[in-house]
Amino acid sequence: MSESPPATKAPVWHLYLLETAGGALYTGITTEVARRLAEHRAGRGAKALRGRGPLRLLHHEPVGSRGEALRLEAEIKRLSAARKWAWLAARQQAGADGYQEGRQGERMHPILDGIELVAFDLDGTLIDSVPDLALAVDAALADLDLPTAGEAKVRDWVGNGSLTLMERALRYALASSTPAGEADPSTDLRGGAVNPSLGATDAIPGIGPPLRSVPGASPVASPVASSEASPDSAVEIDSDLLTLAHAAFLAHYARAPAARTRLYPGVSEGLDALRARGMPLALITNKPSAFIAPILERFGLQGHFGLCLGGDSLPEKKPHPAPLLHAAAHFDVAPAACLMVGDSRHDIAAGKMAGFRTLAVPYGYNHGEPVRDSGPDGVVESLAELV
Ligand SMILES: O=C(O)COP(=O)(O)O
Ligand SMILES: [Mg+2]
Repeated sequence: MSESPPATKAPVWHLYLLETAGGALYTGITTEVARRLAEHRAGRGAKALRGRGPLRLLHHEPVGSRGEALRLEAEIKRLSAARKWAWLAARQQAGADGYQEGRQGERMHPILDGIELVAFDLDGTLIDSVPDLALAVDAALADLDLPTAGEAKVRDWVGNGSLTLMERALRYALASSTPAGEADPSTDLRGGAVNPSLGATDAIPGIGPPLRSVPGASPVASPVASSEASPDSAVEIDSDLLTLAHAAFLAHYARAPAARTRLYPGVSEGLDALRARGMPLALITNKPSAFIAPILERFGLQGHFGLCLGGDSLPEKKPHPAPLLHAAAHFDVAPAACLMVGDSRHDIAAGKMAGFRTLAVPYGYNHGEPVRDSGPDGVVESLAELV
């Protein structure tokens, strides 16, 4: 595994064929099928395709150098429409190598048979982000003069987005610092509890400074609604306190979202190989979307995903199927031809509800439970096994 951006190598050019709404065929070449398709769909690609959508991706396959791809493209463009359809049918019938096989003819993992879009979870699947998450959680707790939690605990709290993460952290910290119901109600969080150095959070657009004061916030007050599993559901959290703690977490995390985060072994290999075969890739995480780009950039992965969705991108997040269905529609791929890859029961549940095939990795975070218990369609120890 390499953590640094991959060394520059000659890009692989792909040939692709699209069908317009009117049934016309369009042949093109690109180094990134998903990106080019998105450009055509957004009207930023070929003029000939503007206003001719919805566009359907019929076929794509890796060819090789730009020269080789140009030659094959020219050959196909010379064919009549009927001959193009015949070429396509023959190509697909024969296995055509296409994206299901590498250029050397090696097969990909059988879980990918018939798959046209792969969606990846981020935390616990591509990256081990707990060291940085735990630092930010603990810094936010310390700002509130609460006991810190440490990596081992935070590991079991990740997976439902940052607000639930902080809610679990507060519940733990309040339970360990004060017996439930006996906190001093006069505790005033509007004083010096929040670290005054917080505030310089322009590093990540969309993440503001933490709230310095929340009227009426106190460690134990009115309950906040939460149905999610919690380490100690007996401790109730005031919603203003949660808002304050969450803002502090975001500010701390924004300063260093990937300083101690690592890619898991096999991630670069798996993603590079899928991309080299022209497979469209999506990223669907419950993490706030503002953190996605800086983290992907840190690992040189920003070009891999044709679509990235965070926990705040849509009204619903995993385990709701909405982000997955949104990705399938974005790429114009039927859910049954999509694969969701993740480390937690939320990924598998969302995948099943969306009608995706599901693949689990056992090395991530799943609230301390084996992800196999969620009944994924497959499990791989490393994403390098995909190819
Ligand atoms: O922020 C989280 O809860 C983690 O999100 P993810 O596992 O969906 O990437
Ligand atoms: Mg995850």
